[in-house]
Parts: sequence; C-alpha cells; structure tokens
Amino acid sequence: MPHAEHGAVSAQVLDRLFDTVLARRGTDPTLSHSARLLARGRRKIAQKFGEEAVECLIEAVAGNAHELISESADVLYHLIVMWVDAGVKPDEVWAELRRREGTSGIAEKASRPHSELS
Ligand SMILES: N=c1c2ncn([C@@H]3O[C@H](COP(=O)(O)OP(=O)(O)OP(=O)(O)O)[C@@H](O)[C@H]3O)c2ncn1[C@@H]1O[C@H](COP(=O)(O)O)[C@@H](O)[C@H]1O
Repeated sequence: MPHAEHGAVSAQVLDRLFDTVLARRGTDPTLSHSARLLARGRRKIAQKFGEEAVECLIEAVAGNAHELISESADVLYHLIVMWVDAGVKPDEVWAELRRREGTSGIAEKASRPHSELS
C-alpha cells in the first residue's frame, strides 16, 4: 500500500488491523505476536492492554506528543486483540460511536437514571 501522507490514512486501518489479528488467531505463535498474545489468554491480553494504556497516559501527562502517537497505536492494537478474544466486531463499536453522535456527553449523563449517576 503506498505510504499515505500523515493524516491521509483513514480509520479503515483499524478494520484491516482487526482482520489481520483475527486471521492470526490459532497460527504459529513463534511467527505472530498476535497469535502468541491470543494464545496467552484473556487475562494476559487484558494485562497488556492495561500496560499500554498506562504507557499512553504517562506520555500524555508528560506532554510528549510524538511518544503519545506511538503509545496510542499500541493501545489500539491491544484493544483490537481484546476484541478478537472477546468476539467483538469493529462494526459494533463503530455503530455505538455513531449512535452517540450529536448527543452531548453532558446531556447523555444527565439523562441517565439516578442510580447510574454515581
Ligand atoms: N500493530 C501491531 C503492534 N503494536 C505493538 N505490537 C507488538 O506488541 C509487543 C509489545 O511489546 P511487549 O514487550 O509489551 O509485549 P510482550 O512481548 O507480549 O510482553 P511480555 O511477554 O514481555 O510481557 C511488541 O512485540 C510489538 O511489536 C504489535 N504487533 C503487531 N501489530 C500489527 O499486527 C500485525 C500482525 O502482527 P503479527 O501478529 O506479529 O503477525 C502487524 O503487521 C501490525 O500491523
């Protein structure tokens, strides 16, 4: 794929990454990091996602935009591995984000039943 100028790559890269990780499931873990991580199981997958999320916030708090870009990619990759493990499809997440469009987060929270506001 020709290298797109920064910013020209669409979010479809996430759909392609999901398809790639899904295809790696059950393959040789010595040849695929995704296969290795999926074979390590749900708790390890969750642990690695958490680690990457913490590395992401550390760079954000430090104001390191360049490192935050890289760590953000790590978080998205590990999130997608978690989706594959859990049987979540990207379209389900995109549909939820689409559903939220046009509704303020303030209004959304105010509309919740009182029991859910804590
Ligand atoms: N986007 C990624 C991606 N981001 C991060 N990583 C890997 O995630 C690992 C993070 O390093 P860590 O030491 O935290 O991981 P680890 O070795 O599991 O950790 P420990 O065993 O030390 O606990 C590194 O090996 C990174 O290369 C990724 N590995 C793969 N992809 C994508 O997935 C595709 C398929 O990769 P394979 O599954 O390896 O074929 C690749 O072409 C990429 O597009």
